[in-house]
Amino acid sequence: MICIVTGVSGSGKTTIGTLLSEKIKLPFFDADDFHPSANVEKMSQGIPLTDMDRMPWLNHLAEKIQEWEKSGGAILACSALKEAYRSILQSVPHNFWIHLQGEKLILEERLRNRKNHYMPPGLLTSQLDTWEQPAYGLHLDIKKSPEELVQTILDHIFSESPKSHVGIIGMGVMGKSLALNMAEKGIPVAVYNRHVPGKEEKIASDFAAKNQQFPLLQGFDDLEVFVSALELPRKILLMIPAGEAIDLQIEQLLPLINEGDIIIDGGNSFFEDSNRRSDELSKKGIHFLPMGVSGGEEGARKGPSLMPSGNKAAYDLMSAYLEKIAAKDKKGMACVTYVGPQGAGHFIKMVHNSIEYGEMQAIAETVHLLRFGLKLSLPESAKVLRNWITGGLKSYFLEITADILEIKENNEFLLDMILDQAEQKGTGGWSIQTALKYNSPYSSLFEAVTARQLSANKKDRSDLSQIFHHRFRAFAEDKVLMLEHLKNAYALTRIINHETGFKLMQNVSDALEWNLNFSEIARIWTNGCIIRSSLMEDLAEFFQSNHSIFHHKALIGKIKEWKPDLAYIVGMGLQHDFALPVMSASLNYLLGRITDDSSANLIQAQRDYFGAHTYKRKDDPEGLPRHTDWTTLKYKQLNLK
Ligand SMILES: NC(=O)C1=CN([C@@H]2O[C@H](COP(=O)(O)OP(=O)(O)OC[C@H]3O[C@@H](n4cnc5c(N)ncnc54)[C@H](OP(=O)(O)O)[C@@H]3O)[C@@H](O)[C@H]2O)C=CC1
Ligand SMILES: O=C(CO)[C@H](O)[C@H](O)COP(=O)(O)O
Repeated sequence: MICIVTGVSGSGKTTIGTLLSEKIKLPFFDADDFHPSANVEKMSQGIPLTDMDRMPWLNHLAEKIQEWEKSGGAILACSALKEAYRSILQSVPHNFWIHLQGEKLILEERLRNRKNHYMPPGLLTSQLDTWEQPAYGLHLDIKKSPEELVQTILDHIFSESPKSHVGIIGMGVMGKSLALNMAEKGIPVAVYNRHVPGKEEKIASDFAAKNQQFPLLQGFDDLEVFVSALELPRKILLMIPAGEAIDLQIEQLLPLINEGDIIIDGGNSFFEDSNRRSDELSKKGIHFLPMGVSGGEEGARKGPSLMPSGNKAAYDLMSAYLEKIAAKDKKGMACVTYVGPQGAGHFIKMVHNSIEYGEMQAIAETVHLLRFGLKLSLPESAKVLRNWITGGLKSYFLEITADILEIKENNEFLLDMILDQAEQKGTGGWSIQTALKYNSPYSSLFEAVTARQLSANKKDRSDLSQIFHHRFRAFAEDKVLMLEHLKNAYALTRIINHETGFKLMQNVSDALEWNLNFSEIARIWTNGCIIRSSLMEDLAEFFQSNHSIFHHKALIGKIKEWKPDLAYIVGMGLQHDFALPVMSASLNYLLGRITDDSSANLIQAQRDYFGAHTYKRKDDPEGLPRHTDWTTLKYKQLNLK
């Protein structure tokens, strides 16, 4: 947008232009600064400029206006007294004209008070005589204060300009991609990024300026102006880091928005924070939609999996937009569904990420075995994974891993140059915290988090590796047979990880009465998201009539068939000094779930022995808890006193 502030000397063009520039974060230029030196000389001697004098100056300004428009817009203060001058400055299709006008007495007084300016007050009369009243633009009386005038300009800009349907705050990896996705799908979208002077400046307006091929995209660097550019009820999507940043951003938004407006948190927030925010915002009449988003940068740009929850009426207002930008499943349905109340969307996203952690770690363990147990090169390992993909184990993670194993930088495999310290932002840990709170066994996915923690202390590992002379030892067994075992072991680990995650979702859904629909959840995870796979497609159908993966008829057969492979690989791997935390924990989890006569009777006996914690009997499982005086019994049986 190009705003041209016109008026005679003393009308306040520079004051208004500068204030406006601060508000809408567009650069301010004073046309006087572009005069050739001959003109400046003439004006300072009190000689009025002729039209001939002005022509090169106006033509130069017209070129600058085109340049500024390309880089996102500008505010220009220019007397532009005659229509002929203004028509030269109309070098882009939509200049926004602001004409400052006022009584001669006010203008004279202002000019008298001016210091260090080459325009003698005597020229005012000549300017006023030259002024041709334009029949367009915004005409403002300079009697009002500069702040009032700027507010009127802002109101005018935003009532005139088409309102955006959705606003996005946070122009990071995800926010940018979602904004382009929306603009491409025909959704007018306004974007904003925080403004930190000297550090984070003009992020949103620069982003919009760089993407002018998307005319529905508008960038704002002032929160108030961004908010006023949105249609009512406002729909504001936050794509910023989880935690305090979300609370602070909501706090800044509240004075600027109205009851009935919608705030969507599309980040990876902890669902209990989202529950709290849902309650707090609903008391203020603001609709809150906690929404999980998966798919990374590419998914967000081309079609993510979306997991919205919270206020249902607000979801209904958002659903058309979400369906437009989401990935599509095999049947062409959008990978978005209303998940449930409160922070249910963030809850399932958290579990999604935890399954993601498990899947990543299981693949990392598998690749380690391929490389250092079976002694395959990186391209050979990639080939194995690609065979598995076409051999029934299709998944996004296997696909990107196969790519990673082959990619070189400066003729060296990039993977081998990456430091082996895994980072994490929180969702894996929150899942464990939640699993503990809701008493849901989570060992295999817990181990995926622990493995990242262990990896983090590289120095400690390097030192201890020397002390313990740790070396991976290669397998001597037949490679073809080992590969078959490994494929099945990995495939079973993947099933167990999914069961662990879905079981947590079931337990929390029951406890909080969220009534989560697991078939829908699996369906929206079949495309767009990071854990999409052939297994997920299978689960979307299976969950239509069942609730536990371990009761899936086809999978029961596979679990039975692959259990010995997993046991074999875990045994072999451990014996050859490979840490296999997720593979071994998933086998233990499975065995824990399928063992009837477990060792827990001994735990209960021990608890009762040392702490009188009581136990129940096998022959009376529903009966009252019992306690045994173990010491007395012991002495009695040993005939001791
Ligand atoms: N990357 C991914 O694959 C995925 C990320 N997510 C989640 O989406 C959210 C955004 O992630 P992503 O885009 O990757 O993150 P980035 O780090 O790329 O971007 C974060 C954005 O938030 C802004 N920001 C940072 N701190 C604050 C603050 N205190 N107040 C306001 N704005 C702030 C940043 O602005 P500035 O430039 O000024 O620092 C930036 O625009 C996160 O919750 C993330 O976990 C969800 C799914 C996938
Ligand atoms: O949500 C995601 C994908 O679904 C993000 O990529 C996630 O933030 C990655 O988590 P972490 O940084 O903890 O590995």
